[in-house]
This record gives sequence, structure tokens and C-alpha cells, in this order.
Amino acid sequence: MAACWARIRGRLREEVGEVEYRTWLRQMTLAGIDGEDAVILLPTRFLRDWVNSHYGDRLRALWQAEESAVRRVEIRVAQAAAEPAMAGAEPRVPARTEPVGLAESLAVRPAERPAPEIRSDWVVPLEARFTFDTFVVGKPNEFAHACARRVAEKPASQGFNPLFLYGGVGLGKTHLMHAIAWAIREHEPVRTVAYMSAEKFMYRFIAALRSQNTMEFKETLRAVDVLMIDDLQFLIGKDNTQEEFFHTFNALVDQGKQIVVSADKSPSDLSGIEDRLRTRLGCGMVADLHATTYELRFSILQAKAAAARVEVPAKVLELLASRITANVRELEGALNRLVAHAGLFGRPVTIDSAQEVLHDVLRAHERRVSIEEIQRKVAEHYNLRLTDMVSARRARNVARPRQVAMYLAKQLTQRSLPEIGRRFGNRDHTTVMHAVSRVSELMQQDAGFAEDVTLLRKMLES
Ligand SMILES: Nc1ncnc2c1ncn2[C@@H]1O[C@H](COP(=O)(O)OP(=O)(O)OP(=O)(O)O)[C@@H](O)[C@H]1O
Repeated sequence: MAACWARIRGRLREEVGEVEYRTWLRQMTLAGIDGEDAVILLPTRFLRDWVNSHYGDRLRALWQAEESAVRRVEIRVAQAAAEPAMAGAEPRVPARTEPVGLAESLAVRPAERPAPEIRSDWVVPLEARFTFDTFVVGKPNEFAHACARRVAEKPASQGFNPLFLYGGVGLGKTHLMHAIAWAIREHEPVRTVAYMSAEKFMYRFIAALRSQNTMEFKETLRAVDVLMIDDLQFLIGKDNTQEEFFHTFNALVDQGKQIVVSADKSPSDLSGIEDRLRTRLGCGMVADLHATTYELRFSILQAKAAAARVEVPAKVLELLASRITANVRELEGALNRLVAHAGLFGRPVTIDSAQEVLHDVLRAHERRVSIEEIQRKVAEHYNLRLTDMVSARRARNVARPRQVAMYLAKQLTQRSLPEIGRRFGNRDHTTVMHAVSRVSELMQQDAGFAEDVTLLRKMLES
């Protein structure tokens, strides 16, 4: 029956399209077959009425095509899982609420006692944007991405259980976890996937302790097929919750269920997490999301601008990618501001508007490059000695790179012209002024030279 239901949902999804499906139909669960009726549950009356009037006939036709014994489709409102029905007065059709943010469980549970379902308030809704399609892959995240794909395709496969994703703030851990959940939901809707933050796990556990209902807590979590816990570092120092998580973890892995965990550090660096749990966490696949590179940041911005259908000049993307380096979330926020501003005033995004709209962000991310750093990089690039930057030599092959270094010092530091002059072998400020205008001129005239200077600038800024 579960397979029929999966096919019916798949057909409907194809017919109505993703947006419509997610809006109205995603929360349907099959309660069971009652005589000639297929009984479907939805969490609210509103949804029930809507689905009934808009898709009722189609659901019936699809059911009949799959299973001729089914004559009717009855759509009911699910009871809350904690209501008396769960406690004992067992209904013919087990009642449940739809787990928001979970792969819909299709399981028509064995007769005696329905396994507890995860309630919607236990989990965090999945973010629609966080799919594999929208995740931009580059060197720093390709391994983590490949592992996530692998787990999504074959949950609980040897060597990938648990999957431990770690990395700094805003580098895509949550995005990858949600992507795994969406992919499993899509391809294997019979599996239940529970995604929650470690914080939520703890609060649920405390609530269970308080209401003396830890049994339900344990049973519920142990009935899922894939358990994902985000930001595990939250459990540092919370020994009782760690202990509970340790037992849940073992029970699930023993049953061949998949665990995915994220944290800001690797298992071995998570001090404050009990040794035995750290050991368990590290014994599957550990994948690191490294800090982004300029190229990855640029590609992410390009993809996000395309998704927003807004034309953003490459120069603006370059500016953002070179300035906002630590965190993709901030990078995204800056782009969103630009896009919103452009939309609001009906003006195109330009380098000037970007500098104006984002002046606070750009100032905050001004990278403090030292003059010495500039001199070293430029000398290295043109194969000179560092001392050539401050020497009196006037040969073109030395003087031109020195001018480039002065130009970059003017662009990338807050130093005054006299100060820059002093740092370049006690030269006069007019020499620096001349260098700045000469380099700007040459950049206009010679594309190769301009490329060189731009590259140096990027290297210094990233
Ligand atoms: N490679 C990527 N491609 C596209 N978007 C990305 C990528 N990496 C991160 N993002 C985006 O950056 C934002 C932050 O990502 P996410 O929330 O997954 O970070 P996180 O590592 O879980 O952060 P935290 O440590 O704060 O929990 C999200 O909007 C996400 O879509």
C-alpha cells in the first residue's frame, strides 16, 4: 500500500508542480485503507477542505488506477498525536499529525500499537531553498557535498554512518542537511527523516523529563529512519542531554538507521562532549566545510543573483566576493540588500549603488592590508626583491612594479600620500600621486596590465 501511495503522490507532484504540491499536498499522509475507502489525513480543516474540493476527484482516480478495490477517498483532519487516541483508545485508523519538515511517513503501521510519530513541534521545518540544486560546489565544500549526496542516495551505507559535517559559521552545514532531507523525501518517501537542532533536542528532552514521559520521547526518536541533529556544539557541558543523545544514537545505528550531525568543530575538537560520544561521532564519515575561496564566493553570488533574476554586474560580484569573506550568510545578505534596493527604486545594480547601499557592510569588512604586505606581494609577483620596493633604482622593470605597489597602497589602505611615500624609501607625496595616476592610466590602455593589477588586488584582499 505504501508503494501505491508513493506512486500516487509522485504522479500528483508531477501533475501539479512543485510549488503547488508543497503548498497544499505535501502534508497528506495515508492513514490506511478502510474497506473501500482510502483514508488520507491532513493537519487542518482548511487544508482538508481545500484538498477535497480541488484534488479529491484526482486522488480518487489515481487510487482507482492503482488499486481497483478502492472506490472512495476520504480526507480527514488528523488528531494531535498526544490526544487520547494515542494513549490507548485506539482508533481503527491511527491518528497522527503531519510532521512538518519531515519526510512524510507512509508507513501503515502494524496493528497493535502505532509507533509514535514525530510531532510537528519537535522539528524545524525544512527550508525550501536548501536543496542540492541550489548548493554551489567548489573546492572547499566538494567533499562534504559528495558525502551528503551519498547519504541522501543510500542512507545508512557502510562507512557513512554517522555523517558528521563540520565547519565555521555560515558555510553551508544546515543547507546540506536540509538538502539530504529533501532528497530522501523525494526519492524514498517511505523513510521518516527527523531534522532538529541540538537545542530543540535538549528542550524536548527536558520537557519529557518534566512531564515524566521520557518513554514517548525515546520511542518517538527511535522510530525514525534518519535522524539529523544540527549544531551539536550546543550540547557541550549538557551532560544529561548528551547521555540521552548517546543512547538514541546507539539505538538508531544498531537498527541500521542513518544519523547526520553537524557542529562547528570536528569530533576530536569538541571538548565538553563526553569521550565515548565523540568517539562514536567520529567513527563514520567526518567531512569538513572549509572556509570559502574567492572563486566559490563569486560563484555563489552569481547563482543567487541568477535565482533572483536580477542582473548584477561582475564588478559588483567581485567587490562583494573580495570583501565579505568569512561567511556565506553575510554575503547572501549583502546581495539581498542590493537586489531589494534595485527592486524598490526600479534602478539597475551598479558598482556605485553597491558602494552606497552597502557602505556599512563594506566598511566593516575593510581588510586591513599593510603596506609591507603589499610590497611583499608585488615584489613576489614581479620577481623582485623586497628591497627593490624601497630602493632608489629607476630601471623600468623595478620602477613600474613599485608604482603598482604605491597605487595598491593608496587603494587598499587608509594611509595618506606622504605616509605612503615615506614607506617607499622616503619618497615625496607627489611621487606617489604620479604613481597612482600613471597606473590608472596604464590600466585603461593595457588590458594585460590591468588584469595583473586586479589580480594582485584580489590576492591582497582575500
Ligand atoms: N555552497 C553554497 N551554495 C549556496 N548557498 C550556500 C552555500 N554555502 C552556504 N550557503 C548559504 O549560506 C547561508 C548559511 O548557510 P547555513 O545556514 O547552511 O550555514 P551553517 O554552516 O549551518 O551555519 P551555522 O554555523 O550558523 O549553523 C544559507 O542561506 C545557505 O543557503
